[in-house]
Amino acid sequence: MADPAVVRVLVASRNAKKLKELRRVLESAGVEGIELVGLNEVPEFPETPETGATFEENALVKARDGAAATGLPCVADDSGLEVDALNAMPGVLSARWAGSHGDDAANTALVLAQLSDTPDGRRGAAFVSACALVVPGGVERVVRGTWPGSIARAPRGDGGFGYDPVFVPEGDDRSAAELTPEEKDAASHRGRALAQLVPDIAALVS
Ligand SMILES: O=P(O)(O)OP(=O)(O)OP(=O)(O)OC[C@H]1O[C@@H](n2cnc3c(O)ncnc32)[C@H](O)[C@@H]1O
Ligand SMILES: [Mg+2]
Repeated sequence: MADPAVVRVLVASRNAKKLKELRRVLESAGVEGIELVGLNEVPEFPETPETGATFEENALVKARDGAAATGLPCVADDSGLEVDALNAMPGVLSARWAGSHGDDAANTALVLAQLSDTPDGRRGAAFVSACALVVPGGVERVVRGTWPGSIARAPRGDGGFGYDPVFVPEGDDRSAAELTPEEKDAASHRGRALAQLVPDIAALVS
């Protein structure tokens, strides 16, 4: 029997590496009385395509789908890379920028190719994360975190996921893929967004 004093919260992502980060950030926030449940611990459910014009719209749709399907409070993230020289693209198209969903190497190679003539002073970029919390019959909240930096000339490092090997956070000379997981969480768009939801998640335990 599930412990009635423990509130189960669904962390909804189909990206295993992102899911791991979401769980890690929430776990390290140390909220008592919450059990985080991943998507592989609940029955499969149909998901709305992520075709929103903004990260916030997509994050809310993912969290609403998860909450409606399971009856659990649900946290979801929609995120991506905004590159100044590409007019903030790939943005909401980040996961499928080179054509096939989640092909990190191809997406990264395409951004590098698109910036091949862009000089160092104009390679600014930011990671953006919108995180939504949807509680069935209760709160709906969406918050944003950003992580400013620039695009390197070539990939470096094998930590993280997605565009991390080509993203150099402001104030560092390593790529995001060269940071430890703790360093990434402390600075990242996802860490900054989720930190804002911690009070709402803590309030679920009463
Ligand atoms: O929607 P879910 O199932 O959560 O997984 P996803 O990979 O499709 O995730 P998104 O729709 O939010 O797309 C985000 C993409 O942006 C990129 N991205 C987001 N956060 C990143 C990070 O911390 N480091 C590197 N790339 C990141 C990466 O390419 C992701 O696939
Ligand atoms: Mg997605």
